[in-house]
Amino acid sequence: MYPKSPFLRNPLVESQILQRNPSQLEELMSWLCKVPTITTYRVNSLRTTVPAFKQKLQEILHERYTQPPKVYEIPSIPEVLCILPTSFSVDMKQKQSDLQREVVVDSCCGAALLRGAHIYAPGVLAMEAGTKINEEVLVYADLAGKCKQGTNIRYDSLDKIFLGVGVVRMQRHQIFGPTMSSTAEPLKGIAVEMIETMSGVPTIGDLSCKEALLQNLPSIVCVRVLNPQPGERVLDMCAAPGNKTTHIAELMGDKGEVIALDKVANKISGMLVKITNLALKSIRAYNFDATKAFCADKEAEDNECLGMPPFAANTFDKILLDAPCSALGNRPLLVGPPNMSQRMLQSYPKVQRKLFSAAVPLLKPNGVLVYSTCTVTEEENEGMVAWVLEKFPQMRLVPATPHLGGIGLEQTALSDVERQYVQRFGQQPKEFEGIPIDTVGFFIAKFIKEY
Ligand SMILES: C[S@@+](CC[C@H](N)C(=O)[O-])C[C@H]1O[C@@H](n2cnc3c(N)ncnc32)[C@H](O)[C@@H]1O
Repeated sequence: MYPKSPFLRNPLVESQILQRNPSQLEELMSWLCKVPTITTYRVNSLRTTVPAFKQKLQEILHERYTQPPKVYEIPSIPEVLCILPTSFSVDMKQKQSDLQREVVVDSCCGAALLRGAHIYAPGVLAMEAGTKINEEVLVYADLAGKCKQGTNIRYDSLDKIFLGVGVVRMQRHQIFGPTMSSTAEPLKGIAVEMIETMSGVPTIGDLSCKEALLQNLPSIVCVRVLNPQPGERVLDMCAAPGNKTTHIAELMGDKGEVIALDKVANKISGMLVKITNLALKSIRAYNFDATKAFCADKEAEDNECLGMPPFAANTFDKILLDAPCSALGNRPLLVGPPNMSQRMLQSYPKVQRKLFSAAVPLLKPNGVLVYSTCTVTEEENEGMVAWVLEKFPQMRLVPATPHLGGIGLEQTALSDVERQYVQRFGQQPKEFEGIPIDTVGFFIAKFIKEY
């Protein structure tokens, strides 16, 4: 059912991804197209307990499934709850021959559905005329990007893939009606509630709330690798939408200082709402270009609270550089980003180097810097670590523990020992401590500043 590669229409970009390990490209591309089978929630320990949220999840799953999927914990990361896929409760083949009508969504929405989401109104491209509320429909994704929003006839294409079965919750005119004009309010609400998809990931939507957040496992591991402690001064350089920032503050028991920067103003506004809702007092978020966060002329601040950015040398105990990247690890990647070009791919390492160059002086001696990306390219991952080790002799690579992912790629500038220290989610073993790990592509490296 899945394509062989997200880059069938963009072979030039595909060829850039693993230039030094081309023999692994085919396997990587096919893995990117597949759905991660585990769903993970990070429990906010300042608001609730893991057993309490686990019970809430289990109640929801029991209500929805006669054979509810298993919810399990990961001992080395106690705030995580994982949900396994379900066994099919409906006969998909039978449904494909019985059901009359189809709904078509775009490839991004399709990817979200395969991970357990429902279809929100803006995601619907086609719904056949005459489709009724509460009618069961077959749901497809248009991989070619040719289906026009508002289509009211059967959309036939060799590039559409079957995703699953859903129930219509909004009528056509509510989805496509007056709101199709550019001046109208954006569409809101669930248009089609999914019953089951081909991935088997439970279709429970996003249950994020103050008590817990739906978050990919490697993003949670990343903050655990940083290991923030109460009372520390931590910089989150590229922070929006703030999911790692709030995790940092939670692990610090909301004691200490977390400075969050992002260069996009409206993303910071959204983050501020989130921080206020969670009542986290230790975080201060600024709309600021982190490549300019270091100021060589500024005196070290000995006030209890830091002022505004930029900051003086040796200010932070820990720095998270969760860098802007090509984001190619976001599985399932059914179709690669349509606007991704070779030039664009080559632009990311440039900004990542600038961000590193600002981070190193900001870190205190013995301070910890964690670098992460949600992509799979050599240049942005192993290549960036090799560049840092060469450019900044004061930075020592140390093991990125807890290590749930795989190791770094071969044939890059990293030594065999260095490859073992970094954490690449992609080629990892399928299990960790007996627990299945099937998640998105991600990379984590940890450094200590020696002087
Ligand atoms: C991978 S996302 C960060 C995700 C975030 N850490 C989280 O877990 O919620 C990268 C972010 O970097 C921001 N960004 C890009 N260039 C930046 C710069 N020069 N300074 C600060 N932020 C930047 C982007 O706006 C984007 O929000």
